[in-house]
Amino acid sequence: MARYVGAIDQGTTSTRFMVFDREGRVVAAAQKEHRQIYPEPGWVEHDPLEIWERTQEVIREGLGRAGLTGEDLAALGLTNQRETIIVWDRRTGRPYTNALVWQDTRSNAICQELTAEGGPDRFRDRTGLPISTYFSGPKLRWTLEQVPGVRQAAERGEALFGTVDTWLLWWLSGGPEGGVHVTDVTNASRTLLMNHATLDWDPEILAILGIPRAMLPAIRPSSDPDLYGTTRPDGPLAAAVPLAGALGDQQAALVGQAAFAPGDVKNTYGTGCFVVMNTGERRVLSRHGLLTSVAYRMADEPAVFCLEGSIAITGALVQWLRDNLGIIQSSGEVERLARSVEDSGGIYFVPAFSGLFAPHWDSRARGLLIGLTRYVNRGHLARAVLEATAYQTEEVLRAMRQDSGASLAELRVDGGMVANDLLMQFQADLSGIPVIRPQVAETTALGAAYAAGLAVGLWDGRETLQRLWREDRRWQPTWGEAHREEALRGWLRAVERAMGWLEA
Ligand SMILES: Nc1ncnc2c1ncn2[C@@H]1O[C@H](COP(=O)(O)OP(=O)(O)O)[C@@H](O)[C@H]1O
Ligand SMILES: O=P(O)(O)OC[C@H](O)CO
Repeated sequence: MARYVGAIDQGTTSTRFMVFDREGRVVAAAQKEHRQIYPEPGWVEHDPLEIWERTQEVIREGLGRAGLTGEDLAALGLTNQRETIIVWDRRTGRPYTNALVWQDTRSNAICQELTAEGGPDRFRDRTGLPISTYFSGPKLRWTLEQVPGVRQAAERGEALFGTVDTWLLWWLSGGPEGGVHVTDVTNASRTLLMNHATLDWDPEILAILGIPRAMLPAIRPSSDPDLYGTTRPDGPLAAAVPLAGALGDQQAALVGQAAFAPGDVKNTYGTGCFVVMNTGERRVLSRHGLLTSVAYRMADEPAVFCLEGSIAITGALVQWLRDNLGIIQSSGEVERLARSVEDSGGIYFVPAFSGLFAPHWDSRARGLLIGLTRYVNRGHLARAVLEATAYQTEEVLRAMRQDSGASLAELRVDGGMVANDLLMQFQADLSGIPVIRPQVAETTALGAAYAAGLAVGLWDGRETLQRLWREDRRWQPTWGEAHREEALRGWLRAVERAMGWLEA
């Protein structure tokens, strides 16, 4: 039997391909960026064919560098940026328009209309989500309304809809020549169109949004022994590899962290932060600004749910220090600058550059730096930038405790910012729980590989994956409760001032 599992990680800014061995170690990797297209303020697009091109390139490059072929892979897993939509012609594979990316806010008027008719939470009981431009459903409605010919093509059964998993699985399995039209349940749970009780498209929501059922993919488990299909031997893998696992990227990171027990929490620190808590088969509907989604569904087992707090700007604020202010040359330098001072000098930086996501969901909030005196220097600014990430995470963790009733024993972390020792220690101090980084930092791709490998029997169960998870480093909390509360109180006062800044 082939000894390795491949994983495609199609993210917002780049596409990676990785190969893992049975110990969960990386044996091959390649990565390529794709263009970010901003045609109008608030619009964010990707070229779907460019994404498919980059995917093929990283597969060929990753395999080539490691001296492997498609025949060495027991299965292929896929993980992806979530919520982003693509609509294409099933006869040719040509998209009708660019991908509307999760950050794209052009469906704002549609969301306002839906909210005016039934309130922001009218679909929450069924989908776990509030109405927001973030999710796929309003983006698809916009496309059906605004892109000439799409509605008619959908009604004739020619137009297909998909999130990025669906698009890539369709191409990998043959495209116009017999490609499979499927999505995994975790991606479907971010569309605002899937009913948690049936794990299928909700007919009433489809009717309200005017979405033809015929254009939607079949919803499948995240790890599927029946396979979604196999890769085409004339494709980038040059072999018929089983397509056996798919998950949205934040759920994949939860799986890659082996966070399989209810109450387990992971935080991925990248451009933004995504905090996800496993709530088991219990579905917790948030009353504190969190989202409820499917965490994973393995084969024909019941779905496991999660609570999620999505934070828009964290690592992006470090990039802003580098690119817009030029006070550091690289993201890594922020730590040295922050260490040049003892604390933030009393300042707080609320990075609400495009409003605030969880737990506030305020699109009218804007960035704010407060508490400035003549004492403050660039070192304090660097500290405030790092602390903003930890404060936003702590707000989400508190909401999770309130919603779930769980106490949260530890925080498992991954993503680019976890190289920052100062930030990790501050997070442990502020949150009062150990912060733990695993040896394999590529948890997103690893989670997709695990889902695929489980389906084909390369691993025999989740207990085995839990044993493979190994700690690299741990930061212990050192502050008392009074210190934690005081620090957070200052942050909350700053957030209050940033909210509602835009007048309309
Ligand atoms: N040492 C560091 N300290 C703080 N931030 C960092 C450090 N290294 C990288 N970053 C930030 O992490 C982000 C990149 O992380 P990554 O996980 O690759 O993000 P994404 O997957 O969202 O593109 C960037 O925003 C960068 O500014
Ligand atoms: O591709 P990332 O890592 O920026 O993740 C994007 C998220 O899935 C959006 O919800």
